[in-house]
Amino acid sequence: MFAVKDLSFTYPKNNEKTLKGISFEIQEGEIFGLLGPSGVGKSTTQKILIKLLENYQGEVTFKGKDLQCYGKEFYQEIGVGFEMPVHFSKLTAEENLTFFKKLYANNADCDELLKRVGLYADKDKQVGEFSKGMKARLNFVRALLNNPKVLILDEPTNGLDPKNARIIKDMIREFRQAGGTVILTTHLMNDVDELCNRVAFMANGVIAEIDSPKSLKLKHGQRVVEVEYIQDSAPVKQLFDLDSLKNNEEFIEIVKTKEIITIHSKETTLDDIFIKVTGVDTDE
Ligand SMILES: Nc1ncnc2c1ncn2[C@@H]1O[C@H](COP(=O)(O)OP(=O)(O)OP(=O)(O)O)[C@@H](O)[C@H]1O
Repeated sequence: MFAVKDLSFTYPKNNEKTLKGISFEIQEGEIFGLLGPSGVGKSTTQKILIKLLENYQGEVTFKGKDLQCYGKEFYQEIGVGFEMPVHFSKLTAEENLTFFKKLYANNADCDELLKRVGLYADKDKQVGEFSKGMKARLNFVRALLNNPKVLILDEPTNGLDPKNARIIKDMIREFRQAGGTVILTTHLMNDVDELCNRVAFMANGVIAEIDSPKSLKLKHGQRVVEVEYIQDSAPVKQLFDLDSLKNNEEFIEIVKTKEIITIHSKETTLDDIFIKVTGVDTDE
């Protein structure tokens, strides 16, 4: 869908490049996570992909054609949900959606979407009276207004309680199942684990790692099993190599004869990988 090659970008007032030659491809029908520490250039990359920032170096193509060749028709296929929702606060939710709908040739069923995200009963309320989470849900509905083929989402579950976050994540998954492509930026590695087919970790203006979450976990994880058991009335922990487990006499003997407290394969998490490849903690 998108192919990005050697993309570099410097903001006019900055001396240093924000993007220092990044390359990646986003396949049709995948949920692609663009991850990395705050300020690394994720939103900048998204803004280039949606033609909000020009004057970049390198090549960006959409469906095989240079992005710069596209005019306004490009936006008919793209749904964008920025992190900071921009709505008309004096207008109601429905009036906001009606306004934005007029920009597009193709329209989704707004009532259905409002019902799905739990905002139908509030559709006649002024958006200025909405909570942060309600604005985030309305923002997501807005991204789907034109029945897009590509969704570009920046922190779509930010400010949402677990129930509403679940609804949005289900809708993102359903969008993909219906053939849509999603480019997702988030700091929530659990969301990434649940949703993304592939992820790119950005660090210092370049892409440090790009692969499926599963492959990254295998690559960065320890292939070991930790067994915790009772030995002489006290708990003991022991590590065993996962790949040779079935022939490991000592492991088999422990499982057969000891009281086992826990057994865990010591897979790494995306949080661990984030810290390892970007050098920054996800909480920072
Ligand atoms: N309009 C701008 N003018 C100058 N510098 C900018 C501008 N917008 C962003 N930057 C700088 O570019 C860098 C990358 O910003 P960007 O918003 O792309 O980061 P990000 O990875 O999306 O961060 P976050 O996770 O906090 O949203 C930062 O150093 C930021 O200060």
